[in-house]
Amino acid sequence: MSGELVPSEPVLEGELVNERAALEGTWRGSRVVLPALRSRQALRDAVKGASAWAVRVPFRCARAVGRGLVIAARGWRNWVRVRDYREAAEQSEKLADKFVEIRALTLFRWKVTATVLLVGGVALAAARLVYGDLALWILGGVGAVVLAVAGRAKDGASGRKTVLAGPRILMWTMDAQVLIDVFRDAKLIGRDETLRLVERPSRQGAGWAVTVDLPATRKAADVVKNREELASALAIDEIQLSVDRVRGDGGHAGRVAIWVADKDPYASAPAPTPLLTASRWDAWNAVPFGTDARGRRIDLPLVWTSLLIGAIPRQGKTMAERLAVAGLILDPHARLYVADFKNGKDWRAAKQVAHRFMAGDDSEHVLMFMDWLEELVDDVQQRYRRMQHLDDLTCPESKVTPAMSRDQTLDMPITALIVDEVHIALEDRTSVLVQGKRLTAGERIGELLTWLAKKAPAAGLVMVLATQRPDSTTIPSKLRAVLGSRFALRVMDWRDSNIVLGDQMNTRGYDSSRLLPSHKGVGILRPDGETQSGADVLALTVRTFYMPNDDWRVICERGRALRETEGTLTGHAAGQDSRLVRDHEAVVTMGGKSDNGGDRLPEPLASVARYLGDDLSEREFIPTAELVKALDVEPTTFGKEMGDLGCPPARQYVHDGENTRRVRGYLTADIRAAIDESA
Ligand SMILES: Nc1ncnc2c1ncn2[C@@H]1O[C@H](COP(=O)(O)OP(=O)(O)OP(=O)(O)O)[C@@H](O)[C@H]1O
Repeated sequence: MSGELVPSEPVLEGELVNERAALEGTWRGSRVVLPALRSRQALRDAVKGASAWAVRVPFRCARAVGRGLVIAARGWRNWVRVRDYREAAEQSEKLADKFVEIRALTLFRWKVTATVLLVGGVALAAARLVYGDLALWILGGVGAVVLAVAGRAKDGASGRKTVLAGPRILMWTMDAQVLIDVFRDAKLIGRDETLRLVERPSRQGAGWAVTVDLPATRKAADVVKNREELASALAIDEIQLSVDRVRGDGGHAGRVAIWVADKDPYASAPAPTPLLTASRWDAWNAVPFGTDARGRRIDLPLVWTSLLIGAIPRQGKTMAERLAVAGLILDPHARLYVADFKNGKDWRAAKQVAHRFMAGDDSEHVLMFMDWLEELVDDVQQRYRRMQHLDDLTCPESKVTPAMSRDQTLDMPITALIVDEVHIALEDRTSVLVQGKRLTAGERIGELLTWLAKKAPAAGLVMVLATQRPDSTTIPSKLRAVLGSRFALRVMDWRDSNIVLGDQMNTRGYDSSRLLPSHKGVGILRPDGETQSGADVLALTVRTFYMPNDDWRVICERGRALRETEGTLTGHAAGQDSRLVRDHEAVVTMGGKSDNGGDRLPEPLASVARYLGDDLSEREFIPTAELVKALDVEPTTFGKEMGDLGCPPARQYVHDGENTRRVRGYLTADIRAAIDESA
């Protein structure tokens, strides 16, 4: 290599730096630069804050002047009435002595007031004459400034609140202080505590949303619980207010998301179910169920769980139940058992898709339903047995998988048991003999449903039960405990609401007895699984989609067509007799009066027969006192009614410890004869 040496630029030692990043870092960290100018975001926030402040200023000034006026008027009144002196005299019990003096002083101060007003008025008139309206403007301006200074709001200062009531619905979106006052008024935070705004109030849907952090030690759960107090402090109906604890990564126990609807979110027309336009549905997907107050769609997961729907009549129970079932109808692989104890026309369209279908409320229907349940128990047990022999690839756990449920050779489809007015079956008092034990059909059905709700979900059974009598005596607590999802439309009181939603739910802020009668289809949903509101949401208010009979029929027809194509139409829908031929020898029907009437025993004979059970043939004599106590009846009326039914009272000796007493009672022979007569 040859060549001449040429002079070069000086070589500097140093590291390569990104000048722009370094400059930005210095700029952001600088204490000299105003915080608002340190970044674009900071500038945007500052502009937002300044605009909000500018909008607020006139209102705040007007409020301050108003408060100043009130303060001035109060001050003048106290002065003219010589309040300090009067109170001091009162306290030292010398008011009578000082009365004349106080009166003279009061009179004098009134005179001073009148003089000042007169002189002031004359001076004002003179000034106006000399300087024109300008004098009045200047005086008014100075007066307003003085009053505004006197009435300016100070954090936590008492007696500086607007006295007039009125909705604060928009005020709090502009002034965080109003929101703090609202929380203080609702006693959710103390007088000397404050809130931290996590996000500025912003528009979300047809309402305003804000997220706040409560002071340390205050809990978001308490705000959810006391939603009503918060609504009262905001001067809005609680139906417009939605309060949720923010959970997960972005949340903590003291972070609350609040959303306030502009107007009653349920006053508008309900939305039709999206399933109406769906050609088919996969039962493994959550079913579109309704919308929450913000209008967000809420889907309900059904597989692996069971759903209990409770409400007083005419609130939308059947509609809700049909919505949950609609997704299963549109899955041709789902097998449906439909028991309609209401016996109306609501479920008739489901006949064409149901594997088993029954509508009626007689004991015959109840017994048939019991047979279905026995059949389902058999089916579930067999499924578990068959699963043991399947390889791990097909069946990784003892659970039905989507692929297994669609494989017709395995015969383990998602099976839905849908029962409307389930209380009719659970209350039935027809006596049945089960493994030598006498039970009522209702008790047996309760046992079977509990077993199924506990054991069958993993084998692919989905239970959807609806009742208009959600009381503790109707739905056994053991059964309730294993029904994972609950939907409570309006009920009579908080106890009934707790029966549907779970114990103590009213104390956590969820009470469906508070829903309005006009809000049909609106209820509190306690899902078992994740909904659009997140997996951690305990419960939420939902308005179900609207699905009138016509739409329901369309969905059922579509379900049938899908099953015909897939070759999955079975049982009742396929024209096979759904009535099970079971050995009813073991089931001894003794009758019993239930709400569904029929040819059963009249009361109190039915209760006596039920109470005695096997004793009816084993004992000879039953003391009246024993029956009165056991059946909790009024003795005179009971005696008369038993007499009318052909059971006259008798007297017999009974052993009472070491003694023998003669007591009134009934011969079981007479009771048996009366039963034969009435049956
Ligand atoms: N989401 C909804 N939006 C608007 N109206 C609804 C909604 N759900 C139900 N309704 C109306 O409420 C009324 C009662 O509905 P539904 O028959 O489902 O009630 P129910 O509780 O099953 O009554 P019952 O106790 O008599 O069986 C119906 O007129 C129905 O149109």
